[in-house]
Amino acid sequence: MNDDDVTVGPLSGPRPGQRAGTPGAGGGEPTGSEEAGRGVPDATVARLPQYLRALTVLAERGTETVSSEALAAAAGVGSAKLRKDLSHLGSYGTRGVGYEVARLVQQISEHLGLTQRWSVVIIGIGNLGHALAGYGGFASRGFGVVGLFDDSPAVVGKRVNGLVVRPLAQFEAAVADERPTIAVLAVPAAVAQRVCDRVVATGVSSVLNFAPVVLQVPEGVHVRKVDLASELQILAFHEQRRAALARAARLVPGAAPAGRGTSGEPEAAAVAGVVR
Ligand SMILES: NC(=O)c1ccc[n+]([C@@H]2O[C@H](COP(=O)([O-])OP(=O)(O)OC[C@H]3O[C@@H](n4cnc5c(N)ncnc54)[C@H](O)[C@@H]3O)[C@@H](O)[C@H]2O)c1
Repeated sequence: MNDDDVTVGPLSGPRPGQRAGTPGAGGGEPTGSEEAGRGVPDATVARLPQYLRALTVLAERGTETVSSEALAAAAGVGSAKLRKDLSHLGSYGTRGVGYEVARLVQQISEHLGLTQRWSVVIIGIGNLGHALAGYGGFASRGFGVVGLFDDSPAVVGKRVNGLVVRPLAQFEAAVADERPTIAVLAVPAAVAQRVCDRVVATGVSSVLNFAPVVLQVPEGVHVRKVDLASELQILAFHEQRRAALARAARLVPGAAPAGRGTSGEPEAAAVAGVVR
């Protein structure tokens, strides 16, 4: 990892005619319109992969139908939210029976655009890019890694998972030939915007950014940002709060055990006034 991974001032404000990719839980909220696809809210789209993962497990076990409660539990969301999400896809289930697993897999896959194969290129084949390039799970989910690019002579020419790392100088020609849809950026923060501009100039319209920098892109380009450090920080926050609640409960014998909030976290209100 690089220690020079800082968000650089001038890169953080939107440029004229551009907008910033937005980070979100476990990745980024989709950028662009409030509604994605055919009137399906972005927040719903962001949960569809969870439902699909849970449904795939059920299908592999030979389960034919599933109740909204069981599917919601398997996906880790509330059942009311799941029913609302699926209603956006026109899927309401059958009372007393639930949802047909195979049909729902098909519907969600169609909405997510997973019934076709997407080509992906990875730029920056260092520690992270190398690991991503070697990950076998993309292919089974419909994403084919077709190109690996780096600008370091130490990396260019190496073979990772059957692909030779090419110099970034060949990127434009490769895009013209291979027409990838998605570019994964695993380059240092200091160069990420420059590399992103180059990617966007070739017509690639989806970018998955791992660099800790907010990228500016023109309208019509989607950026999602993955930030594991932010996720760890959120976990640290909850750990700290849990410890504070436990301390408070010990200080106040007989205090009601902390309840659970919607996020599954103890309710601070249970010991409000004690935790300072
Ligand atoms: N989002 C996350 O959770 C997460 C986790 C780990 C790393 N990262 C980030 O991912 C990026 C890569 O991390 P790493 O540990 O693999 O770093 P690394 O230094 O091992 O790899 C970076 C690679 O990018 C290449 N590179 C540099 N400039 C380039 C350019 N202009 N064009 C093409 N390639 C170029 C380098 O040659 C190197 O191979 C960093 O920005 C890091 O902060 C993010």
